[in-house]
Amino acid sequence: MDDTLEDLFAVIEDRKETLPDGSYTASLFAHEKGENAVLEKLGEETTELVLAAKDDDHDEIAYEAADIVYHLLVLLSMKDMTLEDLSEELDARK
Ligand SMILES: N=c1c2ncn([C@@H]3O[C@H](COP(=O)(O)OP(=O)(O)OP(=O)(O)O)[C@@H](O)[C@H]3O)c2ncn1[C@@H]1O[C@H](COP(=O)(O)O)[C@@H](O)[C@H]1O
Repeated sequence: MDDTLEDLFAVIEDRKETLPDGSYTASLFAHEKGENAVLEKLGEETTELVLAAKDDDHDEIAYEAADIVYHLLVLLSMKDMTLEDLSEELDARK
């Protein structure tokens, strides 16, 4: 799981740097309202996750949770934060 998150975060950082055509991630960094789009997605997907959990729909829970994690990592990158910032906070709670 750690590798999956690290690999995904590395792709997100690369998209931020290179802004390739056709990349959804790059479009979030390139557009003036990209941050709003990410925040809106996080809100929508959280609601969808809650509904999936109420339905006990495990496939949908995994799908919505993955959407949230991806957009959360994009948000961290937008704020020039890293996965280490998240790890440090989680570790501090142990
Ligand atoms: N994990 C993701 C990822 N999750 C979601 N999305 C995009 O986020 C957008 C919104 O996702 P949603 O699930 O909300 O889309 P939706 O169809 O409206 O779904 P619902 O609202 O109904 O849940 C869609 O365009 C998705 O393609 C993602 N886009 C990219 N990634 C990762 O980022 C990598 C780089 O992608 P590009 O930047 O597009 O090259 C990919 O290889 C993936 O690993």
